[in-house]
Amino acid sequence: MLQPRFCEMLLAEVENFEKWVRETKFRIMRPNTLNRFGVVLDDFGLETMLDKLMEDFIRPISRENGRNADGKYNMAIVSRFEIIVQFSFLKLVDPHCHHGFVVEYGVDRDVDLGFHVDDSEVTLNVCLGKQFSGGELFFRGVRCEKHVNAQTQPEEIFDYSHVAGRAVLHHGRHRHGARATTSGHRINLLLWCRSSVFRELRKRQKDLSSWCTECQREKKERQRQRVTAIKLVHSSICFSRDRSYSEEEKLLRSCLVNFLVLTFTLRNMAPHTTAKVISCSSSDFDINVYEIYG
Ligand SMILES: O=C(O)CCC(=O)C(=O)O
Ligand SMILES: [Fe+2]
Repeated sequence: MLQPRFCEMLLAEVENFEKWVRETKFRIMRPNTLNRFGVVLDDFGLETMLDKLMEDFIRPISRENGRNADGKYNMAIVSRFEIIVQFSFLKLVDPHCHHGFVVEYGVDRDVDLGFHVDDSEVTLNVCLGKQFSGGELFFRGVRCEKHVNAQTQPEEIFDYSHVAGRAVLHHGRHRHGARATTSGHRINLLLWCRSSVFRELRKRQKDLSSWCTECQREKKERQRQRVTAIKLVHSSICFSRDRSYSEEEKLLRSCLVNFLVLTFTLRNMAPHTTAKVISCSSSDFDINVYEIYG
C-alpha cells in the first residue's frame, strides 16, 4: 500500500520527533495501553495526512463496497490491502475519525503484543519496515463485548506475516495479537478508524452485533433447536392406527399442531427452550401435549 520512499520519510519524521522528545525530556502519550514504545502521529502534525489516507482509501470501500460505478472492484484501492473485514460491515460503519500511531518492536523495545481487540470499528495496519524477523499477527475471530472471551473455532485461526509496505484492514473487534519480533526492528503504522454513528446505533440496537461470529453461531444453534422442537411436536400429536377419525377430530388435531408450533416458535426466541410431556392420550383422542418452557 505504501511506497518504500513514503515509509522511509515517515520513519524519519518519527525518529526526529523521538529525538526531540529525548532531548527536551518531554512527556508524551504512548499509542495505547499495551504498547510502551511508539508515538501518536496525530500529536505532531500528521493528522491531516492520516485524514486523507482514511478519506481516499478506507471510506471509498465503506461507501461503495470497494466497487466502481460499473459494479467492478476498484482494484486501485482494494488491491492495496490484505482485507479481512467484511465489506458489508465496512459499509455499515463508514468511519469518520481516527487515532493514528506507530508501534515499535525489537529486543530493546516492545517484543510482542498480547491478545486484544482495538478501540476502533476498523483498523488499518501497515508495516513500515525496517529489517526484522518474527512479529506475525495472529487473528482469532470477531467478537462483541459479551463474547470477547468465547472459545476460538478452528476456522477462525488466521496468521499473517508482515511485509514492509503492505497493509492489513481488519475489524476492530477481530481478536488479535502480535508474536515476538525475534531480531531487528519492526515499526508499524496503525490507524484505528472510528464511527461515532455506528457506536450510537449499537447502543440502541442490540442486533448490530450480528457481525460477531459467536452471536451468529448461537443464532444458528437456536434455529436448529427450534426445528428439532417443531419436528417433535409434529411427531407427538399422532393419530392412533386402530380406528378412524371424524373430520372434526382431524380439524382439532391440525389446530392443536398449529397452536403448539406457534407457541414453540414464540418461546424459542429465548435460548435453551425445552419441552416436556404433561399428558398422554385422552379417552378418544391419542395425543401428547407438551408443556413448553424457556
Ligand atoms: O504489532 C502489530 O502489528 C499490531 C499492533 C496492534 O494490534 C495495535 O496496536 O492495536
Ligand atoms: Fe490491535
